[in-house]
Formats: sequence, C-alpha cells, structure tokens
Amino acid sequence: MMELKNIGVNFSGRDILKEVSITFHPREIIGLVAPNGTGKSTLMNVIMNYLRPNSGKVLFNNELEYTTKSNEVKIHKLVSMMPDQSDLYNHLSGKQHLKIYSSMWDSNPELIESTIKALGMESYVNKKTGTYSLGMRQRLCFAMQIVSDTQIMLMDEVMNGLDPTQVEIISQTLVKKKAEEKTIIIASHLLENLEKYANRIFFVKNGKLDLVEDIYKDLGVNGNAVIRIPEGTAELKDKLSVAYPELNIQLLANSVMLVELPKGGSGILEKVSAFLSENHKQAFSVGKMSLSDLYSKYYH
Ligand SMILES: Nc1ncnc2c1ncn2[C@@H]1O[C@H](COP(=O)(O)OP(=O)(O)OP(=O)(O)O)[C@@H](O)[C@H]1O
Repeated sequence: MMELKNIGVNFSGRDILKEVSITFHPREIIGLVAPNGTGKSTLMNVIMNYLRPNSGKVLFNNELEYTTKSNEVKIHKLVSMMPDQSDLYNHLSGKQHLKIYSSMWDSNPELIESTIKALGMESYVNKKTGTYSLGMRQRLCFAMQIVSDTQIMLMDEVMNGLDPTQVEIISQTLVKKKAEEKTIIIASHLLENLEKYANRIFFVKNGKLDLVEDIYKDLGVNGNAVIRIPEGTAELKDKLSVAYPELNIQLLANSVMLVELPKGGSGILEKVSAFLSENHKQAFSVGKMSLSDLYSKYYH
C-alpha cells in the first residue's frame, strides 16, 4: 500500500501538485490522464524520490518513508519506474538487460523466460538492442520492469509506439500482474485502452487528481445516457436548443455534440432523431459518454 499525504510541488511559483492525498492499494491499476505538461511525471518522480516535494510525504506499507538513504534502498525494492528507451545499452541483448534487472531486484529468475514468452520476444531477445525497432525497445522496457517484479510499478506512456496487437498483449499482462497483488500506476493518453483494465482513472488538473466517476457526476451530463452526435456545430446546437429548449446540449472541443437523456424523458430520442434527419445529420449513437468526450469537455 502506498499513501501520498498532502503532496505539494511548486516550480517557479506555479503549483504543479497541490495537497495531493491519495492511497493506492494492492490489486489495483490506476490511470493518470492529463494533457502534456500537467504533472503526471512530476507525481511519479515524487513517488520515486527523484524529486523532493515542497510539502507532504509518501508512505509505503504504513511504515516506510524517504527519510534516510537506507529507507530509500528498501523502498526501491518495493517500487520501480519503467525504464526509458534511452536507458537501454545498444551493445547488450534484450536478454542481458532482463538478467541485469532480475539480479538487481533479486527476483525469481524464471520470470525472465516466462516474460519473454508472454510478450512474444523470443525471435529477437538475444540480439543487441541497437538493432531493435521502437516497438521492440518499448516491449523490452516493459519486460524489464515486469522482471524486476516490484510490488508497485509506475509506467509512463507504456504503450508508446506499440502496434494494436502489442497493446493487447501488454494489456493482458497488466491484468495478470494486477491479479498478483501488484499496484500499477500508468500515465497514458490511450483512454479506451486504459478503461479496459484500470480500476480508477484520474484526470490531473490544477494540481489535483480528479476521479473520473466524480467528474461524470459533476459535469451535468448524465454519463450513462447521452445522444452522441459526432459532427456537431454551434449552428446545429443553437437550432436544436431553439426547437427543444428543455434539452441539455453540449458541444465539445472535439466537435462531438452531446444531448442528455434524462431518466424517464420519453420521446426525447425520437425528437432529436427526427430533428437530425431534417437537418441531414443521420449519424448519432446512444449510450454512455465516452472517456474521450469527457476528456475533451474537462480540458476545454
Ligand atoms: N525540474 C523542473 N523544473 C521546472 N519546471 C518543471 C520541472 N519538471 C517539470 N516542470 C514543469 O512542470 C509541469 C509538469 O511537468 P510533467 O513532466 O510532470 O508533465 P506531464 O504531465 O508528465 O507531461 P507529459 O504528458 O508531457 O509527460 C510542466 O509545465 C513542466 O515544464
């Protein structure tokens, strides 16, 4: 278990993190989502003690804090950050990298072979990493962290440069690791992918972590029932508002127009459908507001 207690980070008078307090549990995948330059990496750097916060502390398993060098060594047995592609040595093979990580964290050596197999790396893992493609390097970085087998794993943009098949394989591995009691924190921009395995997703804004479920509740659009019109315009929105002033209509930055379907609001779907047909807009869908729509609305 890891607790962030009142973490504050300020760069040149600007609050990047403001009194962030949150607990992360075993068997949990956490998604961190935000536009570039918002504070996701800063948060991870604080968790790793690569960056000292201006206020607050991080507590591991109710007892360990970054108060001494020897505590830091103990904590870094529990928590790891996925290596960056720039951390790879071009003259060493993938397998050599995995062996180094396995021995550094003193993990079960059998994890090396099982991870190579699970990630389909057999054909290239014995070659020098200098010959790898971007996706192969990324898979190796992920494999290195899996082999280190720490209780808490931090991953910044783990899916970078991966094709859809690899995204799927890594997603499945994440789900397996979650079942093994790991806590995994992932900063990602692949929202639909994140939704498949994350237990909690937070949007980061103004130095705070906001839980997506709470944002759905707070934003006024009923997240579970909206009519989603993919190519909305301000003109269409105004016209629909004039025709049906009772409707809650929102036009998002990604040009998606959402019309709330209130509970028991019978007839609204028919009205909107007829209106769209009259206005030569046939395409729409009904369902939950997507995470991408929520993102677009939230960061507008
Ligand atoms: N050491 C530093 N000194 C000054 N400003 C910094 C420092 N590190 C980060 N920042 C600033 O803090 C803000 C948050 O940066 P951070 O790297 O945490 O963003 P991020 O959400 O991880 O972005 P990305 O999605 O691009 O990785 C940015 O405006 C960045 O310029």
